[in-house]
Amino acid sequence: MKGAPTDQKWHVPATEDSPHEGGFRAEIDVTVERGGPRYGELIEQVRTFMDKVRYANPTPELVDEIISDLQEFNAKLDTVLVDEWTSPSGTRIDLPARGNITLPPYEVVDGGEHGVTATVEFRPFHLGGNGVAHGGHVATAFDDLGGMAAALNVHGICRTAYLTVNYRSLTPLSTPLMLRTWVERRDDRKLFVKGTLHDGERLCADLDALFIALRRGQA
Ligand SMILES: CCCCC/C=C\C/C=C\C/C=C\C/C=C\CCCC(=O)SCCNC(=O)CCNC(=O)[C@H](O)C(C)(C)COP(=O)(O)OP(=O)(O)OC[C@H]1O[C@@H](n2cnc3c(N)ncnc32)[C@H](O)[C@@H]1OP(=O)(O)O
Repeated sequence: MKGAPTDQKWHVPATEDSPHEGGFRAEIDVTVERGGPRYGELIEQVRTFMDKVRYANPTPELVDEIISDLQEFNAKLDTVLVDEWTSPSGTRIDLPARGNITLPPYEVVDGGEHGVTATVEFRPFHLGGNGVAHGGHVATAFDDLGGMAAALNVHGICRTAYLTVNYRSLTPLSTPLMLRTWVERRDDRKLFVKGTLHDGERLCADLDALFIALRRGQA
């Protein structure tokens, strides 16, 4: 189990004439194959590149060289662009953070109606300052895994109405951390979600959020 619980039913069939379920595709096309067996390595190389860029002080000549290399990579990817529903990034549930390069890489350890437990490691490029994680990246991890807890609870996609993160102590980089999210209370479409982020026994941050289960066809 990596980017999402693999034992859950992610494919929600379309009903009536609507191709949508809650504004999202009725059939969330999760996959373990799209992008091929080495797609995860590609994402990992991109993350490593971002780590290096964050800390490198390149010469102007090296900057020129890397720009030209990157232009070549971008031109290659230009030939294979698809929509969000068919891109492996975000739908490869066998990869950390579903292969989504924009998310802090997390691995789901357990997930279901009761909530989600994941390990997450903020990368060097998630630096806020003075060697620790940027608060916005901590909030991103809570948003995605809070959204996952809500989705698993209602068996449908939810949107964040509010997300409050309390930063209780510094969040280290390059350290496996434990992130937990769960639905504390449900009132019809409203899901009140709590969460915690721990470094060992130490509480780094906690979450208080409201997610709203979307109506059919709602964006
Ligand atoms: C995305 C994954 C795709 C790939 C899937 C692959 C695998 C699947 C695996 C896992 C899925 C995992 C993760 C999911 C990932 C990500 C989660 C991230 C989610 C986001 O990052 S999403 C972006 C940020 N988010 C927005 O962009 C929302 C903008 N906004 C709106 O879209 C509307 O605002 C909306 C829909 C929120 C509500 O609108 P609405 O019209 O449906 O409902 P309405 O306004 O009537 O509110 C109903 C009741 O909630 C109360 N209420 C509403 N807002 C409140 C607030 N702020 N405070 C207190 N109460 C509030 C009302 O007071 C009323 O309460 P009452 O019923 O008691 O009167």
